[in-house]
Amino acid sequence: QPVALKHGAHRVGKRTDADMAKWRSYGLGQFIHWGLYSILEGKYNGKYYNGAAEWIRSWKEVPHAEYDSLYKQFNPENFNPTQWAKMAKQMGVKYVTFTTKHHDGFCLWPSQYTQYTVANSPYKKDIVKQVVDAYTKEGIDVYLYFSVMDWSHPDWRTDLKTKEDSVAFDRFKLFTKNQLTELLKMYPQTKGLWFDGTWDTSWKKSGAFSDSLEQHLKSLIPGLIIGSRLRADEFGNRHNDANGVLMGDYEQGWERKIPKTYADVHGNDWDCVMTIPENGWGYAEKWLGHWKTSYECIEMTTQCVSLGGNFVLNFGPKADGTFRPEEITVAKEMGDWMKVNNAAIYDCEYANCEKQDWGYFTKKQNDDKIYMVVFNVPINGSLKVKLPKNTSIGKASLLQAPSTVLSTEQLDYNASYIQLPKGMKPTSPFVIVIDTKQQSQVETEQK
Ligand SMILES: C[C@@H]1N[C@@H](c2cn(-c3ccccc3)nn2)[C@H](O)[C@@H]1O
Repeated sequence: QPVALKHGAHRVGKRTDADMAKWRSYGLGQFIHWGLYSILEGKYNGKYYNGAAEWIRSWKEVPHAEYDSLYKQFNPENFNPTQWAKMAKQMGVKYVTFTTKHHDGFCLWPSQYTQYTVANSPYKKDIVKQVVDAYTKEGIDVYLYFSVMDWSHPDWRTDLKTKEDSVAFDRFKLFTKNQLTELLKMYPQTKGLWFDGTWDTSWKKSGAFSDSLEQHLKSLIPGLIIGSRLRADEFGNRHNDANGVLMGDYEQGWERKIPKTYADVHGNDWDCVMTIPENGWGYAEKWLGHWKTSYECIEMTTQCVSLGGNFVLNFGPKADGTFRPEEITVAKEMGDWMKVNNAAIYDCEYANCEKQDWGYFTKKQNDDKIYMVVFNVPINGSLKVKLPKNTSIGKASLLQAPSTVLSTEQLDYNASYIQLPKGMKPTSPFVIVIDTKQQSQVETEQK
């Protein structure tokens, strides 16, 4: 029996408008985390912080007053937003999500609601505007990351235990609404907002406010895209309301993890946001754990698109605005691959097939074309391909060499063998395009 909700989901199922269709077509995005934490580089007084570098203010070794005065040193002389946008263009990303304000509360735009902004740093200039303009000029859509949790604000509360807490948090909610309103008015090219820092009890108790805030923001920019991290319903449920319906235009639950099967995404639109190191979004001199290679990032991109989502890879520029060599390499190598194979990523969706030994299926939206993105070739050089029910392979060819038709043999009612050309020794992931035939066609031919 559904629960009557005033501040739960206002829509069941995916958005069907053109703005959301554009979001759904992206496939690959870039996240950028840049701020005062980039100055400390994940270390303090010669000791290395073993958490995410952008969380270093929460490390007991770092006095808050000292962290909060870092803005007096923020002066990225080498910041070149055009270079950032061109690197992103070459990488093949269709959208960027940029940190306007992270948990520390420092604003990379000249907010009129606080002094704790780039306007009062030696750099002075509006960084958000430069990023929005440069990426928009390159044809890359801009989304703004905004942390509700703000460690620098005296009225921030993690819970509302006393009357005083509630009075302070009411001021904080107004401050939040004012900052978001000014962001959308100052940067009207913004296509969406990526919220973070909304897991605390204070926000879970503010479901009605989060609902009215979302509606207010969407009234400023019709079509604005906001994920499931913003809202809570009136019972404190986040992401899914008390009836299990997603609140928001897409699911934002996949942070540094990827769904295994299509069932895991519950028919929602969704994004996966990912770090190149094992963890850590802001610049760190020493990256934590394993650093993903470009092929791993290409595989993650393909995995997300094959399950109907977008893959958003994070870059953490240094305090001076330059990128570290490892990130430049990943962007370049992913871009080289995307240049040849992007047909299997852009405007693609779930092909009604799960991952197989050789790799992933993607399907072109509004078209029957199916792509097989191959990461593992068996020693015998032939791929066993299980197809959706009543579907068989009409023709299989190489995306990068369409005249190379691959021989296919029916294996059983809905599986085939695809034989790779004898001399083919792939050294990087490649794409096979298959034109499918529906079973009814096949039966007719057999008669
Ligand atoms: C997109 C990423 N989200 C931020 C984050 C994640 N978390 C977090 C909080 C509680 C449990 C696990 C992770 N805290 N902050 C990271 O700092 C980065 O901005």
